[in-house]
Amino acid sequence: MSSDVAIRIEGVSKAFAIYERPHHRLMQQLLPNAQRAWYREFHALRDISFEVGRGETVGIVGRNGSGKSTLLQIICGTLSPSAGSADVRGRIAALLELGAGFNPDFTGRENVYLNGTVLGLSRAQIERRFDDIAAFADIGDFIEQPVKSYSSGMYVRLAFAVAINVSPEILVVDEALSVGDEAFQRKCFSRIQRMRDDGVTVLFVSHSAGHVIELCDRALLLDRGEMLLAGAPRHVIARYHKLAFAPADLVDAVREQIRSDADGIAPESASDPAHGAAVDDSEFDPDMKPMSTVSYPSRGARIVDAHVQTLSGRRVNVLRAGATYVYTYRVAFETNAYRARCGMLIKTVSGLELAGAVSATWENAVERVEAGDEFEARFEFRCLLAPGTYFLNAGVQGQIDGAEAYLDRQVDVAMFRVMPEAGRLATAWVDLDVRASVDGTDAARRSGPPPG
Ligand SMILES: Nc1ncnc2c1ncn2[C@@H]1O[C@H](COP(=O)(O)OP(=O)(O)OP(=O)(O)O)[C@@H](O)[C@H]1O
Repeated sequence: MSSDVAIRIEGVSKAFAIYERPHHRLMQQLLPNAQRAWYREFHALRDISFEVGRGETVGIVGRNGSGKSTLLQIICGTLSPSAGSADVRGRIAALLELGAGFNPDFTGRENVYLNGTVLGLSRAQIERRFDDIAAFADIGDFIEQPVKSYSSGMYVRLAFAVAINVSPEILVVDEALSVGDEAFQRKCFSRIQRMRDDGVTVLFVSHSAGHVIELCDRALLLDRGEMLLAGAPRHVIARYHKLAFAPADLVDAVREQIRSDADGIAPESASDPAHGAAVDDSEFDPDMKPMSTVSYPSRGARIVDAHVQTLSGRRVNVLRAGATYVYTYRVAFETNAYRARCGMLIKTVSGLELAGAVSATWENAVERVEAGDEFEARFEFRCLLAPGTYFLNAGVQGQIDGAEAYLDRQVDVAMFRVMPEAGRLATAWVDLDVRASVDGTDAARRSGPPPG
């Protein structure tokens, strides 16, 4: 394996034995060579191959049960593959499912020592890092209590604090992070970002499109144990969403479409040639905050973190005319919802409604959403607007008592400014990319700067 490769997965398959009845397991153990097998095989992973380069950050996405955790466990060596090989080069620290790696009867402090030792640190090295670990975890006196008394959030805090403080060369993070509160999640992500900048290889499983786009150089889409696609995060996420929200009778067709897409165009680079790299001169002005935000009473859903970002996931509010951006927000559902869909609206300072869109028609809205589910609404748009200041609305609609109603609605939830552009020919608010010409050679000759 070349020294540029941190993880190489080659033809990995994993089959689990499924026993219909408890005594079948015993029968299989007692009669392993009998003609009849007492179990059926379930393939959680099928023939997966990919490499992760040293210093690369790769996101793994997929629907529930697609095999993500199984794959991470194989990479971390806590599960062995039924076929194929997983080669890992470098000290690996993993934050897998809650509960892995800690002894519930030991205190937080004891578990830090236990975990640190398992990850290859000497006692003296752990002693030197203990204060940093405790400070990052920030769980106060609980560090001296047995971890079985911890809340799941405290557990994650400590596990993460250990994982990032053992100087890993490879960091593997499962969904576990979503257990912490938002402030802690933010702290973790900025630390992961720093580690990534320092050259640590990061493998990251998440259901959050925003996190994958924000953090990863590349993304992999797993489905029913197969790797359907690998490529630029935004490209992969768009297809993952298509699959995740496909009605049951269309899932197979969408899978095939994604697979054929993967055989053809799966851009490996995060840049999008259609839109160019020029969006990078857009900026974020922290002082630009709307003072006119109105939140309507929530009816079972809550819109959070509405903002505009570049295609590569950078938060911006000073935009360049003609470039492409994403207006995005999350919706947390507090009760079950039916026929849910999200909407956006761009307005001028005086409230003139310039452009709006919804995520689906009413007929194609998400049929049923469970309490606790989260949406990430994304509206990709070209900024075809005159220089000036604009406000954004966000709304999520659903069916209440048979009629469509707002489950949450926020007016003027975000704002942005469009930068003036040299040589702009369009007038008024919207630039329709008009191709203007003037007939007559004399007129053509007289246009342009005055002579002299
Ligand atoms: N020990 C096991 N025995 C039998 N089946 C298993 C076992 N572990 C996992 N599976 C099955 O393998 C499939 C893949 O599971 P895995 O946990 O890897 O999925 P995942 O993509 O991480 O899902 P999620 O997003 O829900 O966490 C699932 O159908 C799961 O039920």
